[in-house]
Amino acid sequence: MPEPTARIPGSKSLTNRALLLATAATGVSRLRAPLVSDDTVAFRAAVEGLGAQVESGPLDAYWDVAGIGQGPVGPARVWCADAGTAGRFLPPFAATGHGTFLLDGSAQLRVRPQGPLLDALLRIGAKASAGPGGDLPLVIEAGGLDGGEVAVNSSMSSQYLSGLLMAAPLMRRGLVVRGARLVSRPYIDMTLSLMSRFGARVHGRGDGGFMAEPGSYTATDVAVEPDASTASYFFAAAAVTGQSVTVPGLSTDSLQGDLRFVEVLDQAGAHVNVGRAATTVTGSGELRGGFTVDMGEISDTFMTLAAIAPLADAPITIRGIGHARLKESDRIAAVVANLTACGVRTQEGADRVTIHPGPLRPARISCRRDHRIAMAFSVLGLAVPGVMTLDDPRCVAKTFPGFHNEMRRLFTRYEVPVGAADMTKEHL
Ligand SMILES: O=C(O)C1=C[C@@H](OP(=O)(O)O)[C@@H](O)[C@H](O)C1
Ligand SMILES: C=C(OP(=O)(O)O)C(=O)O
Repeated sequence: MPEPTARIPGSKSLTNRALLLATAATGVSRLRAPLVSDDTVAFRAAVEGLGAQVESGPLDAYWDVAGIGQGPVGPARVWCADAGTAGRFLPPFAATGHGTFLLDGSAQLRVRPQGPLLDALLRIGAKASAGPGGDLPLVIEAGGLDGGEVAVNSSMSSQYLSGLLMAAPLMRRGLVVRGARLVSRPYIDMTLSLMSRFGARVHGRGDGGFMAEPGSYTATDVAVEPDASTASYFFAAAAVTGQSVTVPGLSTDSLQGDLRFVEVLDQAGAHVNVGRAATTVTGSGELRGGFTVDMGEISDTFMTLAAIAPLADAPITIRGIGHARLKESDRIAAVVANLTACGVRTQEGADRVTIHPGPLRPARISCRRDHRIAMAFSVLGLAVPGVMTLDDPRCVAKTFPGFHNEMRRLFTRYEVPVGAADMTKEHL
């Protein structure tokens, strides 16, 4: 019996928030067990370019971040790579500084919407110009921000509101900000919690908005939890294989909404225990379907459920996930296309998908450079060996470069889903 404790790397969302807040803070913050992956390495390089000094402990056990204690001083070019968190958190921070900032990202990030963030920044006095649609690349001529009161359309992403909130204490008058039609709410709670840890004074208001007082951030230590979205693949793998997987460090105190994915697995018949120190999922080997679930607040995990849904005993409908079309890929379309290629019947709506059970036929999964499509379908590949291969197994590096190795370590029958032709290219 393989050792059932999964080694899940740190949370991307916690690592990148802590990097930003530590950069804005006075003093040296220690980030313990940060995630080391494409998104966080890019974010780290970006804050170093904005003046933070970051030193790694042995084996990246921690990162020490010496902050600048204020908004950044330009000129600086900020490369956001593929990271939505960088593209949405760094512009408001840059706008609180002084000088010229050019923010840009990969072709994949450039097509992701930024317009609502730019609109809100302009309304609180930022001088900024952007590419078509208000998207990246973005040039900011920063001269500090007064702040005041603003609403940001948050129906496409919560990241605009998180970015504005984290920059708010550095604004001369602070900020009263409301996220209109907010999706992904748990990420806002994570933002507020980390801001408080770095000494900000931020309060919820009765009208659903937030008030951040002007002030400064103070360095602190942050222990980064394992990434709950990443853990979802291992929990789902437990559910479909009948094995047990424990993730230490994901507990009832978690700041990550995506841990609620285990409640969905519970609904599908797995045994779930979220404890004070760890979370364990034990599968029955069978998946119960016949339910509809709203995954709008935990949409990074909807593909994990969608990919294993064909193995259930009845259809599963996932709704509330329209904004998942605006991520690394159009994730509803990607799930439908790949399940269809596997011979699975689906029904697609603007913000929902229904997946019917049925036999699978061999297919090559088109990952669309989306780490979560690759990881979700790898779980299906584990449950039904030999059926599918991935066209881009390495794209998992956005959040978990060691994903396939960890799957192989925990599940002896896991075969890295690479076609024979790709093996010769040493794909992994
Ligand atoms: O704030 C964050 O760290 C994140 C918010 C979510 O995005 P949306 O708010 O765009 O749904 C999530 O999908 C992303 O992976 C990380
Ligand atoms: C949507 C995601 O990433 P981001 O928006 O941070 O690029 C994700 O990791 O699934």
